[in-house]
Amino acid sequence: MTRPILISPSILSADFARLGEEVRAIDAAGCDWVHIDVMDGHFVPNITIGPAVVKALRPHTQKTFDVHLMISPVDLYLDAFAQAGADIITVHPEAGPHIHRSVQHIKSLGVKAGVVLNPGTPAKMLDYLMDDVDLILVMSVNPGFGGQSFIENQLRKIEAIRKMIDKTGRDIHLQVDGGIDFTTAPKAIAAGADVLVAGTATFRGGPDAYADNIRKLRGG
Ligand SMILES: O=C(CO)[C@@H](O)[C@H](O)COP(=O)(O)O
Ligand SMILES: [Co+2]
Repeated sequence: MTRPILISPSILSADFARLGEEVRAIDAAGCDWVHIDVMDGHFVPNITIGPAVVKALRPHTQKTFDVHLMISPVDLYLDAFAQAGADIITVHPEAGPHIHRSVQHIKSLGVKAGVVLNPGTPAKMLDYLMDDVDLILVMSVNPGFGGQSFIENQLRKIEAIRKMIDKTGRDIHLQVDGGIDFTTAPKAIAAGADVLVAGTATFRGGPDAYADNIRKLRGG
């Protein structure tokens, strides 16, 4: 079955001094979503941005804001990210404490809910969330930094989750994040992913290269 492939550039690899411009540039270059990595220096060993930056970026594009929260605790901040303009909020069960509650909370805010699994977390973790999630994200690197190498054995997890999704008959996106480039993107797509997050591979070469990079990641 062929499904449209969506590209969600991670702005972690953008020029942070010119973030608004960078978001407009990837929009013009044909990205589908904008992936925003939120890190707290506690759940992951890096600190990035908060809801104020998401709010400041919101007027720069109408594309879907795909917000990946790598923070613990997470529930305290869900309202703020929804109000800042997130369209999809994705949370880690590993960040605890209550993943089912977090998913319900996100949905109650009128925002799409995603669940993301670290490389060491089995697909089985999703069993009792399949009825509620709008997106499942497979981390193909350990979270915290851009520019890491793709962990090949996550392809098996993508294949397994693709089967789980198809079994539900629900319209659930299967996203992959970490080390996605022109070599690994086709593998992730073949395994069943339909949304590719790419930071390094989108922003490499500067604004003149963005459109080409996005087209190639999509397989065009
Ligand atoms: O969530 C994360 C890292 O924790 C990612 O979104 C990365 O920022 C992707 O970067 P590349 O591997 O594409 O450079
Ligand atoms: Co991410």
